[in-house]
Amino acid sequence: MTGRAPAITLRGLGLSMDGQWVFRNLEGLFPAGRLTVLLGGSGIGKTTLLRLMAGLLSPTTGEVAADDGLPLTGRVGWMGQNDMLLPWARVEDNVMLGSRLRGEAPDRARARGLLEQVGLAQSRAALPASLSGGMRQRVALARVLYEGRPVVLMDEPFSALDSVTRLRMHELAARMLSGCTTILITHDPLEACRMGQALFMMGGDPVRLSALPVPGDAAIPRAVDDPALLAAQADLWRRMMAA
Ligand SMILES: Nc1ncnc2c1ncn2[C@@H]1O[C@H](COP(=O)(O)OP(=O)(O)OP(=O)(O)O)[C@@H](O)[C@H]1O
Repeated sequence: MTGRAPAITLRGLGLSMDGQWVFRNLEGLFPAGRLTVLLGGSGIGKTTLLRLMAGLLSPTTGEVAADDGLPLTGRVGWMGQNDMLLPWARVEDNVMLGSRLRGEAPDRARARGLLEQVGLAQSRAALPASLSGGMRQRVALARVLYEGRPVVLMDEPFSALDSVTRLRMHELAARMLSGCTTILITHDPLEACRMGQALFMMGGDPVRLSALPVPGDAAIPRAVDDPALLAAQADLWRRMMAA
């Protein structure tokens, strides 16, 4: 990771699109070097908030600010539901794609080291089409990590995976993203309770971020049969059903 992972503050954040306010005066604080889970109903604006944080959209009012006072531009990595691997590029070249796009010499040793850490050393010369969905998401994770960005934004990255593969991805992501300021959007209460070192529910009119209790200490991923996790998961289901 390049540089310290900053905390991120939303100050009076407003976004108007097509004459409609998606957010107005939204406030929030995502802690430094922690994984924050973001929950909320469909269409409430979770992806839009991540796009604002990534600098892909400009706010109409307010700001997204890092606590070190430096711009977030160039310090943010992105991982989405779609792995966005180039089908014609081999796994290793997909991991190093950022270098190629920037016209830099690719760091093959770094890419290979990361592929080894995500358990794909044997597949580095494979094409994405020959990999399973879980393997492809591991390549996507290696590609994000290759960039070494201190802030990582994850928009439902595991939602297309089967349940067991998803649990394995939690272990991998928690280990590999340790120390990054990570925001993870999910609709899955189990994922939220396993992975969240901070949890926010996005909802209401106007849209607000409400902090939820963290089910246990900061060590993630939490065990699926941890009683505190199971209680928090049941509470989350109730909140989501009532929303
Ligand atoms: N480019 C755009 N132009 C106009 N409105 C948009 C645009 N992108 C998103 N919106 C609107 O912003 C709102 C928030 O959408 P967003 O995709 O951020 O929600 P979400 O919470 O991520 O939903 P989901 O959980 O279903 O992915 C929606 O009402 C959507 O229609």
